[in-house]
Amino acid sequence: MKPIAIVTDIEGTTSSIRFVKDVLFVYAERFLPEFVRKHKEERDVARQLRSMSESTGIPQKNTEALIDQLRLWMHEDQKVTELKALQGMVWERGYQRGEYQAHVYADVPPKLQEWLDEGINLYVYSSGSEKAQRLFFRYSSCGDLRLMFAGYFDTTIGAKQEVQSYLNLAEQIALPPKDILFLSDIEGELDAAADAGLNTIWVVRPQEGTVAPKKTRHAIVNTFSEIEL
Ligand SMILES: CSCCC(=O)C(=O)COP(=O)(O)O
Ligand SMILES: [Mg+2]
Repeated sequence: MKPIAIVTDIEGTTSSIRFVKDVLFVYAERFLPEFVRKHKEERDVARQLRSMSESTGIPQKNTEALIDQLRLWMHEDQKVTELKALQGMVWERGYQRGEYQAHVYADVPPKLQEWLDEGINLYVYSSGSEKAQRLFFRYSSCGDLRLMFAGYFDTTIGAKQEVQSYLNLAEQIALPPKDILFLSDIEGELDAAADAGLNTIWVVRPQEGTVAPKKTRHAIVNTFSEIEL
């Protein structure tokens, strides 16, 4: 049965892991410390630092300790909501200055358009913040794709390997889980989505050096072009 909505992951699914790790994460590591020092009193930054302070116990006034914590999370690629929100703010400057464009695999936009033409609603669910996701698709190597998506979900609905996050997502888009198809490159995310009742497809891109597993409960494709609904 055709899904009413399709939800896609970004890193490793619509886009290369290398771009995220070698360009975006490197840029954030370089500029996030000075960004936090400079903007720590501004509302959006202060809100993230307050939230970080509450969850870690680091006093909000101790900016350098908060920065060290952010550095550690970046080093460990932790998908912490406050880090992801701050990274999104830092990446904005790089996109606006044309320092990089977000990578999107060429097979993605035509398939998204085909699904839209069939009346399917498209959404993104990524560990990157909602702002980071919108920037990503605005400044993409395939042009401005922002309007293809009806909504963007980040870890404020829950972590991507937790079943409850997919139930929250389904509730927010007001659809039963069985009417939603979720695309990702990470088995743990697909398992959580399937346990919540969503349909799943594992996008295993050979360019990422990932090998398709022999046994899995998920359908597997190498590109979006291969997806038949
Ligand atoms: C929105 S671009 C940056 C993506 C990101 O920060 C990340 O951690 C990757 O997460 P995903 O859930 O897209 O694999
Ligand atoms: Mg991914």
